[in-house]
Amino acid sequence: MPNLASHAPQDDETAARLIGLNDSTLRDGEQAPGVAFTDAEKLRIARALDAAGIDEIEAGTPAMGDAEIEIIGEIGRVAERAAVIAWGRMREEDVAAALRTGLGRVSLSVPMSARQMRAKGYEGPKDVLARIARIVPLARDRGLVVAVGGEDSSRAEPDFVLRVLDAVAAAGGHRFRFADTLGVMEPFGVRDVFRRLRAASALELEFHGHDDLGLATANTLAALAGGATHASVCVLGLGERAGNAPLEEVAVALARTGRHRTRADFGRLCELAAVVAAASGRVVPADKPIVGDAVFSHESGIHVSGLLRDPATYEALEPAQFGRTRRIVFGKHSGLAAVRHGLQLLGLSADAAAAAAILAQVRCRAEQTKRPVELPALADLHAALARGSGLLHAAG
Ligand SMILES: CC(=O)SCCNC(=O)CCNC(=O)[C@H](O)C(C)(C)COP(=O)(O)OP(=O)(O)OC[C@H]1O[C@@H](n2cnc3c(N)ncnc32)[C@H](O)[C@@H]1OP(=O)(O)O
Ligand SMILES: O=C(O)CCC(=O)C(=O)O
Repeated sequence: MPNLASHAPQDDETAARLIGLNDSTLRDGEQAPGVAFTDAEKLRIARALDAAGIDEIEAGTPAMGDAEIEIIGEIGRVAERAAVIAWGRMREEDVAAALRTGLGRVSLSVPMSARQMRAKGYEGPKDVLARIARIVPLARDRGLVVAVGGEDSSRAEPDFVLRVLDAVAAAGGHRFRFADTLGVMEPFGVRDVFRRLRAASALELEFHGHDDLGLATANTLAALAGGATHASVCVLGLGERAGNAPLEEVAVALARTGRHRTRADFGRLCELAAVVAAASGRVVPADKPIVGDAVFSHESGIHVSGLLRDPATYEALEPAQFGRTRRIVFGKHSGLAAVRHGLQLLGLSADAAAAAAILAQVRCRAEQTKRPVELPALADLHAALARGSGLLHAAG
């Protein structure tokens, strides 16, 4: 039965269009303050991305030197399905460094806003266009497939972005990445921009969103709704400052809202997140969508009562899809249905007065410890009450 959360395709959208995921955990993710992956960790992450069906791996910055060139090349050799891409500035020496990795693809970045042009020694918009016209063909002539990244596109003159698209196409580039480098856009604006870019160019269009305002996932979905073909993401949203659009959120939100689909294997997202969390030394928050420890756990009495009758009453995502299981936990907000369910799992039962007494104990304990009361503790409470009152008995 359709409802307000069901997607009705709009005129300019095709239902469930396949889009490409470009993962930058090994490039922008590693730029997060204090994060430094070892070679072994990079290979582990690359293999996990590849196994999870991620289309493209942005593997790093060859201009950083020999060690990076070596490991980026190695990532290219271990990836079985994903395309592996080197990142560089729009400079001849960065093209040369990318070539030394042995990879066939490179993404070359230019500043798009006047402010960034000034800070990076560009003479102005004409200089940006001239460098694209010179460097992209040079990289192409040396056998590379070339995408162009537009850094700080969100603060660029909109007409200039269109001129860059033309320049990229004329120079033989296959894709333009619109980067919201400072994470300052909002979804409606992003969708409008992408509609305009889509109408003006046949290039592949990618969105790279930062999460400074907590809008990276929403902005990425909006870019795709506006016509983007690719989404730049990082596992757990790792990246500069507040990070990037989280891969797992984008992939699952696209599937759940029904507008687009990806090749991501949902059953592998948690393992991928665990690999990246361990390598980055970052703790995954319990309430992190999809992969957080608590996101398939339920405590509130009203929720648990509903869930026990029909899981879909309070569950948007089926935990088994992600290799997870639903957990009912007991705590300050539990109700009688949860207590009865817990006792049943333990092979115990209680009459109404006993269940209410156990519930009171559960609430009290949760308040004191500020932690959920685990299932075995219900058995202890049941036993204690049985000793005191004789109200309880084993379930028949
Ligand atoms: C928004 C982003 O994520 S951008 C990507 C950020 N990633 C990184 O910085 C990767 C790690 N970086 C590094 O290892 C180093 O910065 C290197 C190897 C790339 C360059 O190192 P250095 O030569 O020491 O330069 P430094 O880091 O001091 O400054 C950056 C230089 O790149 C230039 N630059 C920055 N962006 C661009 C660009 N898109 N096109 C051309 N040049 C650029 C700057 O103007 C500056 O040039 P300068 O040295 O002539 O002043
Ligand atoms: O130019 C690009 O490829 C994007 C660089 C980037 O990470 C950003 O702008 O946030």
